[in-house]
Amino acid sequence: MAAGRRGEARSGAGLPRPRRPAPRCPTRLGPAPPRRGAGSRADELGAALGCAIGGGWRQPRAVASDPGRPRMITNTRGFLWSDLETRALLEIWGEADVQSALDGNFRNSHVYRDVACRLAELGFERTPEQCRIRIKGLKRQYYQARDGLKKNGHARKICKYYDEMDRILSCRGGPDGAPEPPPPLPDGPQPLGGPPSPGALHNGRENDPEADEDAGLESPRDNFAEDSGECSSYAERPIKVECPPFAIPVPPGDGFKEMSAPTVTPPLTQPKRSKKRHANLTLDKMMEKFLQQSVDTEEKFYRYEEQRLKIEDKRREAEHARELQMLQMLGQMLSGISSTVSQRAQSIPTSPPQRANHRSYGDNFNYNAMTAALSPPIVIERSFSLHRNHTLKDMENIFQLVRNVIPPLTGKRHKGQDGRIGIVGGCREYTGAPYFAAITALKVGADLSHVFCTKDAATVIKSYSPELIVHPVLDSPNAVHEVDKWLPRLHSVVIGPGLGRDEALLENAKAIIEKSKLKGIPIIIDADGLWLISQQPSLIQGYQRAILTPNYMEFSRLYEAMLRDPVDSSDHHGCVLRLSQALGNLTVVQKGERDLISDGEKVLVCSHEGSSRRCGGQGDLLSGSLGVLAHWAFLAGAEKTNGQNPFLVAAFGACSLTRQCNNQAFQKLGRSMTASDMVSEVGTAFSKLFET
Ligand SMILES: NC(=O)C1=CN([C@@H]2O[C@H](COP(=O)(O)OP(=O)(O)OC[C@H]3O[C@@H](n4cnc5c(N)ncnc54)[C@H](OP(=O)(O)O)[C@@H]3O)[C@@H](O)[C@H]2O)[C@@H](O)CC1
Ligand SMILES: Nc1ncnc2c1ncn2[C@@H]1O[C@H](COP(=O)(O)OP(=O)(O)OP(=O)(O)O)[C@@H](O)[C@H]1O
Repeated sequence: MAAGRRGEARSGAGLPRPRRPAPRCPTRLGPAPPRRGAGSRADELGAALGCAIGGGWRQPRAVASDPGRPRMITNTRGFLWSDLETRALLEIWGEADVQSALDGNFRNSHVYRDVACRLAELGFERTPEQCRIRIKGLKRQYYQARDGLKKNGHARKICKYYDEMDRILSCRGGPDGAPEPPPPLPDGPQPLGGPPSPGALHNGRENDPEADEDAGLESPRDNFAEDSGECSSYAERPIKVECPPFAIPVPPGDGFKEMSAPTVTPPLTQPKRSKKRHANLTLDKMMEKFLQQSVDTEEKFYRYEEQRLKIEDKRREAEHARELQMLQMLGQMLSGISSTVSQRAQSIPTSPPQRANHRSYGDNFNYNAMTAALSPPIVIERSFSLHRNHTLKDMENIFQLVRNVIPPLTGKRHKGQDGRIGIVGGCREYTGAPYFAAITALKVGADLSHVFCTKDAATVIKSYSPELIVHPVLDSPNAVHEVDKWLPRLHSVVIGPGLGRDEALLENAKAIIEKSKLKGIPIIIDADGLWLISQQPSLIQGYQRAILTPNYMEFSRLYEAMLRDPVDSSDHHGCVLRLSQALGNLTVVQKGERDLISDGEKVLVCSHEGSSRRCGGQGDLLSGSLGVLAHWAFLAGAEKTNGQNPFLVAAFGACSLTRQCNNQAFQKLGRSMTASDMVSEVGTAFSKLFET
């Protein structure tokens, strides 16, 4: 059956075929290609051909003789070309517009569509693919011939159309029209798809997109056999009609699968085309993926850049706002003195105990009660940027005061001298809070950190850190006595982190506060310690070596307990000032977006940049660091704090440090940042703020 068809084709091939009307050409190359009018070589050739010999395009047929084979698109390679047809093809292919369209274009199917159209106008019906393959074969012959010519001068034996090809190809330069470059060195850049065949390394071929397209995908022998494709007459050689025995692979989605019928196994003898098609598809797919990835990466880059710019804008805005605020504050300080003096005078009678207590900071603390009583409450706000010069020396440079009180590290001191801090807190539920406070105290620079907690919590807290000294005494019957034994050795106590609200524990905490007061130890009260104070304010009232660190809720409770009024949310400064006064001018640190610190005389505002992350435990870092700084500031004396209340200075230092830790940890970890991450930042934050 197949032989019969070949026979038909052969007999038909010798007969003149009626010339069909030239098909409409769907695509024309470039701007107005020269129409082949009189004088065009292709037209002359067309005219000379007259009724073209039967070299027309035959409808490719699928081989149906083997029912086991799936019907599919016939591969059109292998059709034979007559001499006239070939010359017509070369004329068209050699046209300048065709050559320039082929130059530098990896994809050339549209060019060959045009070539096929032009060929059809001359009466030769060939598919674009047939034209492309024919040209490819001719080119291969030409290059082989040219190489051979260099060696032994037998060019025309190998390539019949050597002169025509040479005329076309020797004019063909690189993409910019320059003469063809010399052949690349063997270790030079290789085209995609594997190492080129030896021939591909010769002049011009590396610039030839048509050559690139198939480089390395077929064996030269195979190509030569198929692509020589010429015959002097159709009768001379049988027409080779091919049908691939396997399906043409179609790329589905991401990967590649062959759409072969499940029962058909491709014969082992014909894998090359499949490989080539696979390779072509793989290359296309790879290129597509590569381009997609490039686009994605670029998009990502722009997204990140946009976010970065937004953050930068916000930072600038915040800085600007802070500068304005500072200027306003300065203006207020200068212009509002007279009005605030009268306010101050009115407020004095509401807190009678404070006058006497000012002296209780200690012998070395030269606090001038009279001056304080007559001076207006001053609001000092510092917004720090570490990398800017601070022009407002006015504020007595609180930062510098903090630096002043930090004991220098010297070899002369022994363990314990830089701080022995006690944390009273830690129960079964809350083991983290006392740990954060105690470890922060150590990291700030205390030498020893003691935790007085319940038995349940002790082992757990110990397991967090071997650096901590943990006493499992807080729920024991003689808890107060046990703690009291240690008090003389402690420089400050922090009462409340993780204490809980158990009655017995609160009672013990109360007794420990009393004992500490008697010994004149600075006391920092936080968390559940503040709950206790809000129940019994007299416990701490008037003890000016106490610092209270309430968050918003804790502040509200205390305020209401002391002033019998709800907090005035339009006057935070006034509220914190009044609470401190009501408690007898002890230091109050109201934590929040901006930390307000007051001793009833002044309000310091710390709005040092932190972050928007509010994980639990941040307040514990604050109370732990405050334990150390309060001791240092108290010890340093008024000289080092320039006459300022040392606890204000210490509180300001601790707030700035906590916020700096928060900022640094957030920079690194963003949303996933936790209090432990802040603890890791204590060392660098401290250096940045106070040691540079
Ligand atoms: N890892 C650990 O072991 C840790 C243990 N910790 C320990 O836990 C114990 C209890 O401390 P605490 O702060 O949760 O109790 P408390 O003050 O009664 O608040 C209760 C409620 O008040 C609110 N609220 C709180 N703050 C607010 C604010 N700023 N602004 C507005 N509202 C605010 C809020 O109410 P909500 O929003 O849930 O209605 C909150 O639930 C204590 O011993 C402490 O040391 C912590 O240190 C964390 C790490
Ligand atoms: N809105 C905020 N913006 C910036 N910083 C804040 C904000 N709120 C609190 N801080 C910072 O966090 C520190 C701790 O305040 P926070 O209100 O978290 O205490 P807390 O509730 O007692 O903490 P804890 O979880 O330890 O009990 C403050 O000193 C302040 O520096």
